[in-house]
Amino acid sequence: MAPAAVAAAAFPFRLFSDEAARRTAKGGRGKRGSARPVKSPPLPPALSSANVIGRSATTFTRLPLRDAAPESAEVTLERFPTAPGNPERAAPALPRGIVQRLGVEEDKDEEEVDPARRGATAVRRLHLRDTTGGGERAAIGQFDARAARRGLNNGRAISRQMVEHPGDDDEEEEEFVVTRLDIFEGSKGRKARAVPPEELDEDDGAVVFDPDYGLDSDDEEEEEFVTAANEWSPAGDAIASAKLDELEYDGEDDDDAEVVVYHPDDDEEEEEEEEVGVFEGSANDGDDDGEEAEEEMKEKGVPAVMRCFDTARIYSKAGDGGNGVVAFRREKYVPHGGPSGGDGGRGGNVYVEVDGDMNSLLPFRKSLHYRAGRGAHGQGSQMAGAKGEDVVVKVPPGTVVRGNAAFKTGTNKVPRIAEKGEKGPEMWLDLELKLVADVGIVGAPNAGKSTLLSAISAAKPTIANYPFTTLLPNLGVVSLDFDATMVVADLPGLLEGAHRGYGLGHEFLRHSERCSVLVHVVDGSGEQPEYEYEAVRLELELFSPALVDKPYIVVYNKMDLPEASDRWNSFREKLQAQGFEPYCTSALNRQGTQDVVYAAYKILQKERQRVKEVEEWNNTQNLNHVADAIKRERSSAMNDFEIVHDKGANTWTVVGAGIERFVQMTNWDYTESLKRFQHVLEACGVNKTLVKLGVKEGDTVVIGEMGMFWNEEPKRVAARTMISRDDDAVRWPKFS
Ligand SMILES: Nc1nc2c(ncn2[C@@H]2O[C@H](COP(=O)(O)OP(=O)(O)OP(=O)(O)O)[C@@H](O)[C@H]2O)c(=O)[nH]1
Ligand SMILES: [Mg+2]
Repeated sequence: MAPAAVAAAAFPFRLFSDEAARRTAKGGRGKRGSARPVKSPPLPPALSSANVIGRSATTFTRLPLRDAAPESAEVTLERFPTAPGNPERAAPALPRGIVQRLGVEEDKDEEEVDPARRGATAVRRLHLRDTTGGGERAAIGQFDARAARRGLNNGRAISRQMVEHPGDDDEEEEEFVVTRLDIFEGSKGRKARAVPPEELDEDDGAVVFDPDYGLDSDDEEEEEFVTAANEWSPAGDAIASAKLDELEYDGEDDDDAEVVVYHPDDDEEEEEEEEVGVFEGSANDGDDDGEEAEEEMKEKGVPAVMRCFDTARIYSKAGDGGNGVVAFRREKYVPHGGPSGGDGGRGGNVYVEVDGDMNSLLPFRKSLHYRAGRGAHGQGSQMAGAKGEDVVVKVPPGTVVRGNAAFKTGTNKVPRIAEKGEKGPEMWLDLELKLVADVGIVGAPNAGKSTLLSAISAAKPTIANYPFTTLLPNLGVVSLDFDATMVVADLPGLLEGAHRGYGLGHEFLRHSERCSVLVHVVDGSGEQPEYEYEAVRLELELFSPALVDKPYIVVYNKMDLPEASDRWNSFREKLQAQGFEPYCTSALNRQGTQDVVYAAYKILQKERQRVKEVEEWNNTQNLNHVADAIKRERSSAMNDFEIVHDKGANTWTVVGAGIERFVQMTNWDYTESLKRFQHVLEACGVNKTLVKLGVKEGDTVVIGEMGMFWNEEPKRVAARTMISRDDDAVRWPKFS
């Protein structure tokens, strides 16, 4: 998703420094030429949100809005007052309704605002909402801004924001985005910066994901980000939203640090409204799942719960390794103490584990970030750091895992100094559930499929006297003998038109494609059992010819009911005429069910061999390819690299997993490291290649996150000057 998509999606507001707004108000030029004067006609008593986001508004109480002319729909987020008597501390999160709108009276100048409020520090706990571009679901995040006090924070983050995108469920693009926004006190005023995932550590509990946001620029001057803030009324309506676009505080005085939200473009109103509708739906999420499901069903014909039961995408990151440490023994009576540094602890692993109790990937709709713990740093006295905590991702049987990682790591076989811990590989894993069933029970809704499964196995599917009781396939293990078992899946009911997506069952037909045997249950008490039987067969055929070709058993069920037993003979004759011998059962009373089990098993044995070849997915089930990919990356040679030349910037970028990993793992705090690094550059041919390509004195050479100046010295060709590409990076020393 491109940043523009987000912007267009819903958030036509911009956050502004108060200074900028004030300048605009005075006729000067603000940071944004489009900012409107803050001093404007008074607000209507209750600012209709139509002015803002096209919703009926009642409650702009928590985030007071001010000075917004209805036609311009310009609003201001007022800061919350500080705690009385302590102007330096932000007030605790204010309950709704406490803060009042400022500037309601006509002509009341901003400057005349109650001074008690002017010591305001910031907005705290502003709930954020955002969507992925056009996504169906919105996200909840939190905006926790605190007073920024120059000097005190010393360049540290002073504010933090997380935006989470629980994403579009079914398709395209990244599904989840979590953005952390830090606001820094810099030499030229405050800057906001969204932190890319690499810079988060395990404690952050949030993952930044969305490379397209363009957030990872190192240039603070130009830092741009698109993030959305939304406030909610107690009723759950979104009442204000904001796009934070180049949030920049340039006020000299902290008291001026204020956020102004305005509506830059009325044309966007329509689009916005749509999005707000989305928000509303999401607000109900949780307490009104049914409604949501219905909404989604209208759209796609199938509840979301079914559309995503068998696919999921999760983010996983192995823990970073702990740093090693160099130490030397210094003891009174030990004249030459040896090295005594300890190794850093291994980062935790992320495991995928099969959990037989699960039968869908639905849990991954909610939780999808799995990050293993970081290894502890080594210590002196040979004390190794503790291992990072492992994380286990539980998946149902039959889940195929595919990783789409771009590993950022390479290899390191170089003698140890004190290395930095290796970064744990991170990746998005695509999970797909492929039901591992030998036998699939198919049939019309309410025929008794689940009842049959419960009769022949220990499974306890929900059984009820209405169609579509079963929404997700249930699996049961049927044991005939200690070494004779089969897995039986009870699939959701099939309706006429299922192959075209009517009803629910078609979602599962592709799963029945993997079964070796089908058991077709017919409701004997139905009006026309033969018709029902034919209709289901037709659906199977229309969906996939491979399905009708599967061996199957017909089970005429509910024989305990007179209307069923009355018609049994005619049904049986009709099928016999087609060369078929149906079974009859009362699944409810467990009569006739064992015969069905044996018949199915007999066919299964014959089919098993053939099925092995047919089910190509069986082979892809090997999860090792994920591990293999990591291994391959890790063993990539250091001398396997490419060099890219950016003429305009006089920059040479060395790209290679091995050498980049080396850079990442080197602890530049040690002077030894630099020497070693130069040896490596020499040894693996980077220097030679650069010279061959025509590198010149003063050119920049970039490897991984490291930048250097090329420095021709007659005697030591490899001499380098380290520079830092990123002021915030800790690992680059400044050598001169
Ligand atoms: N009398 C009688 N009722 C049965 C029998 N088998 C199932 N039923 C009843 O039929 C109704 C539907 O049974 P289920 O097993 O839920 O049917 P299903 O085919 O799984 O239905 P869906 O999941 O909705 O497709 C329930 O009320 C069962 O008690 C039977 O052999 N005799
Ligand atoms: Mg059922």
